[in-house]
Amino acid sequence: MSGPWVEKYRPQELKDIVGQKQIINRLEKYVGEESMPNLMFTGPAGVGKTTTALALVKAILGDYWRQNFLELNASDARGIETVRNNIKQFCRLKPVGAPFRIIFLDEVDNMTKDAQHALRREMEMYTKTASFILSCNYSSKIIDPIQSRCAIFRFAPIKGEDIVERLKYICEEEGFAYEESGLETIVYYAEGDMRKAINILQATASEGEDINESSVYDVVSKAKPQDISKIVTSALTGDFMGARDLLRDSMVLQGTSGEDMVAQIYQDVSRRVVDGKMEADIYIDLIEAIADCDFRIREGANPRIQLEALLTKFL
Ligand SMILES: Nc1ncnc2c1ncn2[C@@H]1O[C@H](COP(=O)(O)OP(=O)(O)OP(=O)(O)O)[C@@H](O)[C@H]1O
Repeated sequence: MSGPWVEKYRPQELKDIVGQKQIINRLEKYVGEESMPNLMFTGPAGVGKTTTALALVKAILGDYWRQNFLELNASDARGIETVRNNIKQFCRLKPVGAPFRIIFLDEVDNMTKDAQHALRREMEMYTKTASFILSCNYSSKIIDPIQSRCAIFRFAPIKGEDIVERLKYICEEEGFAYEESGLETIVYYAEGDMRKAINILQATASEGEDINESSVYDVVSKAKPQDISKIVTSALTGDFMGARDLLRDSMVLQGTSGEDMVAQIYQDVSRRVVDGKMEADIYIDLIEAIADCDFRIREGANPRIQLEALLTKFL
């Protein structure tokens, strides 16, 4: 099995990008006009921001895209000075065979505010010859003067049905048999992240197995949805010790991390409300407790203790 499938199956053209239809339609207009403003792509990981940027660059700069394109990781450990020097060197040269040059900066939300102000000055300096595409997970972490200089595109998590369709296509290309329930299981764990979905698919396939529920569980170090459901049901029905034992089994035997566990409990509880199996006022109380637990775990508190404390709130 050669190379990562996320690269092998990265769409090369805008039309092949899954979901994100409105964004692609807007971007295709820029291609038609052969010009574009500075752009900001925001949204969760693995939903196509980098892929879209690369496809757009190739479409708009044509055959000369390589000569006129610079890709930088803004949170690069080498710091803003290197980033600025790279931008300066690149922008000083005239565009070759294209009307302008494009700089793609990934993870801009990891830059300090000072670095963002420096970036803004670079953006102002080269407005005539270069356009920027900035990518970030949270636009709220970007200073206003940069936001106001960009057309903002908000990428959404990829819908389950679109992920399933893409995974089927890859299975067929690679010659792997799959069961629908196996693909649905991948969707559950991927949480709208296409990169994660394809990586789980490849990991499962590399075990030499067909893609089914159990082969997917074997490669994902997360709890099974049924086990989470049992934990929540036990806790809600007053069996705290039972819920605690199941929690321990899942974390110790399956290696589920605290962050994943709290996210899966959240998914389970949310599904119960949507399915009408939990009253809204109970949900409202629980969601506050889940949010507290999530925050504490992310801040470094002991996950087992926090999760057990969370289960007591279900009683
Ligand atoms: N919308 C999509 N359509 C098809 N494939 C996708 C899509 N989004 C992501 N992928 C797959 O996932 C891989 C990673 O996507 P990409 O690098 O574009 O994510 P990203 O949104 O830029 O994430 P990050 O915020 O982590 O940089 C791609 O190489 C591709 O295989």
